[in-house]
Amino acid sequence: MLRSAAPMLRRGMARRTSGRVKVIGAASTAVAPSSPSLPPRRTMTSGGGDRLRGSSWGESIPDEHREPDEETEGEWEGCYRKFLTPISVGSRGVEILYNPLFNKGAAFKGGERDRLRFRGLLPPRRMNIKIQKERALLEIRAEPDMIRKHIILEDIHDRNETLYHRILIDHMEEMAPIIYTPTVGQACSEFSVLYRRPRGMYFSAEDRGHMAAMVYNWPQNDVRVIVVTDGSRILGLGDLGINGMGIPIGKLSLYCAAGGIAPHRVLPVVLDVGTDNPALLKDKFYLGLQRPRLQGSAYYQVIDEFINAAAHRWPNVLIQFEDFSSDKAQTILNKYRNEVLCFNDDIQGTGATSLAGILGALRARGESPRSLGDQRILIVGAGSAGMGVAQVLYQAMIEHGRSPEEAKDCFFVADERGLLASDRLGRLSPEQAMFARDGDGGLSLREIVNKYKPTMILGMSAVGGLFTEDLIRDMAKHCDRPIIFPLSNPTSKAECTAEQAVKWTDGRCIFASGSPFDPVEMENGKTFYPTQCNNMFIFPGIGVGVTLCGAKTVTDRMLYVAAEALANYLSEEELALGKVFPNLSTIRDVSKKVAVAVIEEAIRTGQSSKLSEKDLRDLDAFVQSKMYDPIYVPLIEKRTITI
Ligand SMILES: NC(=O)c1ccc[n+]([C@@H]2O[C@H](COP(=O)([O-])OP(=O)(O)OC[C@H]3O[C@@H](n4cnc5c(N)ncnc54)[C@H](O)[C@@H]3O)[C@@H](O)[C@H]2O)c1
Ligand SMILES: O=C(O)C[C@H](O)C(=O)O
Ligand SMILES: [Mg+2]
Repeated sequence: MLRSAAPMLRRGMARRTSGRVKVIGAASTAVAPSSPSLPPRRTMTSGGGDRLRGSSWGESIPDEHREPDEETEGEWEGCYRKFLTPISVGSRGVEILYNPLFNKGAAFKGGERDRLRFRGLLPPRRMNIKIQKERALLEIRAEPDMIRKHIILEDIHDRNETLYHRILIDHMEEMAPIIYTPTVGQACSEFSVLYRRPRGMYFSAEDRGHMAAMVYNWPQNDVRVIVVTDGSRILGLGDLGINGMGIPIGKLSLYCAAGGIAPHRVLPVVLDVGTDNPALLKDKFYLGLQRPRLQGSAYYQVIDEFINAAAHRWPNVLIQFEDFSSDKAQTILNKYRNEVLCFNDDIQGTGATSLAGILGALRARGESPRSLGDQRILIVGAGSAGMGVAQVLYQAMIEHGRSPEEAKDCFFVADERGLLASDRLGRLSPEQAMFARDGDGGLSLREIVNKYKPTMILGMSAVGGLFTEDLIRDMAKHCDRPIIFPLSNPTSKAECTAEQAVKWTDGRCIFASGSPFDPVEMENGKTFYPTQCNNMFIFPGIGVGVTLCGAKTVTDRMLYVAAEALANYLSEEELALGKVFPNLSTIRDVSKKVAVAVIEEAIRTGQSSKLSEKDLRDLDAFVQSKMYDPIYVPLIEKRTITI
């Protein structure tokens, strides 16, 4: 039985505006939070916008052409939506079955099996994506071990990208910790041993002089986003060399699922400049170059050659720098930020995300965003993340009318040698020096807390357990609702756990962490809901925004408006539960709002070369229409017809 899904969608899909939850029409493609009383969410997008090899993936289709409701249809009907422009593929037979971008496994229809010449190469029974997803979920959920779940999901990624992204989108809260932080940390640590199939590109020190040609080995002409690491600081786990590849892969999975960039448009990259990790240098299974890291100009030449090669082949590509060690990260960003479309996620993405979380926390305290400039902010860890956050918060204070001096005075930045102050000026980076205090150099964390009574403490030290009971109890003495953000990843590096923060502050803290924590049952019987302060709330939307509008650079102000959009997304209901970030299940809608804010900022500064009059009329609908939606699109064989 076939019938339109539109009425169900009208009932079931929700999105927020200005912190409120609203029911919206089926025309929206937003992914709304699932609810046990509602039918499974469907996202409604379709053919035309997101083109692959001359055919389509993406854009909105009118209601009357929507796919039949999978709930009520036969088990192999509805594998496709009606009226989707087919994708023409340059291959046939087994080649398609082994191409994860095109493979649909048992969901290939009969006609397609004939057309593409693989009838007989698959078991006869056909299934739709819903049944395939159900089967995958059974397998994932039956496995208690997070890394084994990760392997199962990444195997699906390697076989069938459509199914993989469908699973991520429909079950984001459950899947994000498996494919991303924290499990991706373990996946990176074991990358060489777990390695199965190639994904992404590796440019090594031995490829110098060849990179401009090597980029043409990548089969896609329209790459929009590259996430690149040199593996030198993978989460808080240090130098993992090429094993860090798991990070660009995980980030780009979120670009696709949470941001709506189509999978053929993303490229994970590792620059293998060696490793200084002694264990990897002698590990017989390690897949990277077993030599010390390049240093100085030799190192920067590799970076330069790669960036030039990538920007030459894909002139509009966004390059996201990820997990570069702090001694190089800012230099690289400063060098390229005005030359190519790029940003550093750990510096700028984390800054914007933390600002959003802090604005949410101020709202939870009943304070206005302007009160940011009244805070005393203790930042623990003066690496790229810590200094990136300090910079963005500082800019936000200036934006809200504080003078540079007033703004700087709000900050207390500490590393393992204590409070950063002018006595260390010669040994501090320019970013650190900007926040060095005039006196009290070397004060310990407890001394800072007891002398300056900070209202918030943000951990980016990569030292698990650094926020001790004494420290947090002291903070809670001086502050009614202390803001406690242990942002280091993965979980083992978190400066404290949610449970500890709640216990040591008698439930008064406002808490968010880099890696997820489970809800905490408090002594008064209430439940405390920790939220995740992770740059995943920002980078997909930035990427979608700048690539859709044709921006040439990622500006600081784009990051600021992105943070505001994220902060505004937080609903009153979430705030009431103590959350300072939206539920992960809404991340696709969050990314859309972030993208719209970024595009508006690009328009304001004349950086929106790609947008037409029609696009500008309704930016929300425009972004929505361009978001990749993992559905099975009919395939046809590409042929050259000669008469
Ligand atoms: N939640 C997020 O979205 C997010 C984003 C980026 C980075 N991070 C996390 O932040 C952490 C730091 O990242 P980074 O790139 O800045 O790394 P980094 O290694 O450059 O910085 C760590 C900083 O902590 C300082 N430090 C070390 N031991 C300390 C101690 N005992 N007391 C105080 N300070 C100490 C170091 O001197 C350094 O300044 C990592 O764990 C990373 O995973 C989280
Ligand atoms: O990767 C993450 O989870 C966040 C951040 O980019 C980090 O380096 O920790
Ligand atoms: Mg990172």
